[in-house]
Amino acid sequence: TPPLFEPFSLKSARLRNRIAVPPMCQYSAVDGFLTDWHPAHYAGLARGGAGLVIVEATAVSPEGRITPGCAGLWDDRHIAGMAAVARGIRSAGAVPGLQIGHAGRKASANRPWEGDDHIPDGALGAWETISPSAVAFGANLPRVPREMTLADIARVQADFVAAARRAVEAGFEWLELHFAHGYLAQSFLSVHANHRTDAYGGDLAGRSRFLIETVRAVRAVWPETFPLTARLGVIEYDGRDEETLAEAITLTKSLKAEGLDMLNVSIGFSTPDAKIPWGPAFLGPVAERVRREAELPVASAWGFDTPELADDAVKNGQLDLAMVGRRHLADPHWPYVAAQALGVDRPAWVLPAPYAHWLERYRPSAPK
Ligand SMILES: Cc1cc2c(cc1C)N(C[C@H](O)[C@H](O)[C@H](O)COP(=O)(O)O)c1[nH]c(=O)[nH]c(=O)c1N2
Ligand SMILES: CC(=O)[C@H]1CCCN(Cc2ccccc2)C1
Repeated sequence: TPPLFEPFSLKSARLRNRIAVPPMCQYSAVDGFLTDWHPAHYAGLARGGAGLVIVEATAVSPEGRITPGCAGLWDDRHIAGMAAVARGIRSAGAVPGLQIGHAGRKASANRPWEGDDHIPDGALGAWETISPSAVAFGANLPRVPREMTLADIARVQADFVAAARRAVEAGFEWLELHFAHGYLAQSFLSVHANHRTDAYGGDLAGRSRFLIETVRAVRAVWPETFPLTARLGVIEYDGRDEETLAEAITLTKSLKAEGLDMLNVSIGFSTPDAKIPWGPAFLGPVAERVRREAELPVASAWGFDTPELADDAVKNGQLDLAMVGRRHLADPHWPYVAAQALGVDRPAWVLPAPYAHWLERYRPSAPK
């Protein structure tokens, strides 16, 4: 069996293979409430055969959304829609995961295909943005956020905990904290965004405090047997990669000590001046370094999107889980395509029986 199709266990989670669908915003929610779009989208992905499907970045508070179309779990009324999605993923044989986060200074923005920029300050539909310091991201997100008070910090951490409790009630079995991509948690870690001189800024310990405290608080309410993971930007491609990576690995060890079960290795996206070396599976070596030095299972994404690239990354010890995003948008049954390409025995049975039975029997050349 190709390594990509070996099962994977983490705490009580049993994944049928090493393929994960990473969280991908659908920008289709209303006031945080999911619509008919979401259950269809997620069940379709899960039926494709991935071992784990992680539901998109879900805001822990209204101002924590990136756009007005983002999902939320800041109100108990959000649970029902999320429960339907979790059931759809579980019934297709995949582990239902959820990512929760706060967009920080990248909040109050238009959808990517509607500008991908801040809704102008004071315009209808805009809201106040908050961040560790009153420092704007820049470029398409120029609004200067309000510097968070210690009360804001405590409230947002409580929001993470409340959202985690709701995720349990909704039936999720895997939780990922969004600590990457220039959002709030990443902003506490990044010197590009965090200029605080109090306990939540300054040296690495100060800039790590929010993240460590949040993992500790969420771990206390998230069931011990379910994986608690975080997606962390470990590199910014801003000319200081060695330092950033060393700090990220130190932080990862601290998060492991707080009970984190796995790290989803990603990019910081904290500054518009990054020179990102886009390319096939380009984060592989970075993920391998984190996996080896922090001694924690890792997942990663960004171009592991051919069967061979995903399989190789698992085979050569870079990743424990390969996250395949955009290819799944193009083909929700990507795992079936990968199974065929990698020579898995009876590849059709990566799909549910109603599909597999006929795909296995049907031979395009000789109709039966
Ligand atoms: C439409 C869309 C929406 C999102 C994303 C991407 C895309 C394309 N990505 C990043 C995503 O999880 C993944 O890391 C990237 O797409 C890179 O992987 P691929 O190269 O697409 O396999 C993303 N990442 C994340 O941590 N939370 C999210 O909600 C989203 N939303
Ligand atoms: C919420 C989140 O983490 C997402 C939102 C959409 C853009 N994502 C980042 C991204 C950049 C370039 C290509 C694909 C994705 C981050």
